[in-house]
Amino acid sequence: MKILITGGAGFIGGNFVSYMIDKYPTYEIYNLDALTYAGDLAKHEAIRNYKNYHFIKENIVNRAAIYSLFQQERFDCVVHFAAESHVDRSIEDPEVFTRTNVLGTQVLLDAANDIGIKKFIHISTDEVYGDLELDSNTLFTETTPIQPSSPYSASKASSDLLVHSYYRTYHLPVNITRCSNNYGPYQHAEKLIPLTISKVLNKQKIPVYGDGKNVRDWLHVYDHCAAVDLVLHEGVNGEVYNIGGNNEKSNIDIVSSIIEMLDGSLDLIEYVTDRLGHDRRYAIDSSKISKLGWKPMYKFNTGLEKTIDWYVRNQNFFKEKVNENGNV
Ligand SMILES: Cc1cn([C@H]2C[C@H](O)[C@@H](COP(=O)(O)OP(=O)(O)O[C@H]3O[C@H](C)C(=O)[C@H](O)[C@H]3O)O2)c(=O)[nH]c1=O
Repeated sequence: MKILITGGAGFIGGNFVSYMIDKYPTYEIYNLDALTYAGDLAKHEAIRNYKNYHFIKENIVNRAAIYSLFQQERFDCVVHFAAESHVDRSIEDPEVFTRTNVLGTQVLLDAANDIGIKKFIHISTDEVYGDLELDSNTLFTETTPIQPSSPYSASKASSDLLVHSYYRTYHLPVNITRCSNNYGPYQHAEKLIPLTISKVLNKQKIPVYGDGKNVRDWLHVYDHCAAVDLVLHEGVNGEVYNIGGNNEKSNIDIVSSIIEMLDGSLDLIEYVTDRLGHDRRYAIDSSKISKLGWKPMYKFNTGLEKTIDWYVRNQNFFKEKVNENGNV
């Protein structure tokens, strides 16, 4: 089996590359990544010389290069993680989000369609559904209407629609997965959990947007990898699968827990101006993928403790990503 993993130098894609190399020594794994600010190959130092691991530095928007790669390698499957992923950046500079997330996805779909593949998995996000009321019991299901709030989530929703259209029009064997907020090793310091850990370790103020009561559903990245693996092997073509941790937490609770676990001071918390268009609550119903046999293995407290421990032991990871003032 020859699998192309796009965005394999990023956080989730990178963990997925390691997971696949570990679990399937007979598969040929191709990691394609543009190595933007969010990409980092240090995480694959241990597998760099494996015979079944191949790295290609390329941008998915480069149609000629992507076509020639597909012609040459004739992949069986594509697992597409490559994306601009940070909501705050999309508010500052939306264009690259449309270019990478929408046009880049289209290039991959065209190239995959051109050679004919067994599976194309598009890794998407629960943010395409918009947000929920804080005090409701409602969850996002796969049939919840798409109603993205940010330029980032709009670009992901657009690419989801494109992927679905290639299934309907060309019968490309696709799946779309929509995950909730991931946490775990190798996440970029711009995201809430590593950002908070880095700030506490350096005794710097932690910016909490708005009233801090926004809720996210936290999913350990290893649980996410297992879910994508399952969809790769068992997913029914054309279907969308939600993947959530069943772990709703407010931002202020997350920040306070991290401070407590690191013996820091609550005085580090600084409420700052809210994110524009800030989604209030995400909560996801994962019962469809549960029926395929998946459930999250990580209990949040244990997962968070292990994650903090990893960042404490790997503070070098922050070095190139955070300046001396603690800013990304
Ligand atoms: C960086 C930062 C964030 N926040 C708040 C904003 C959010 O309510 C929450 C998490 O923010 P973060 O930017 O880490 O993640 P989301 O905006 O929820 O989006 C993430 O999870 C989804 C599923 C994806 O699809 C995105 O790609 C991924 O970035 O903490 C703060 O209060 N302060 C901060 O400094």
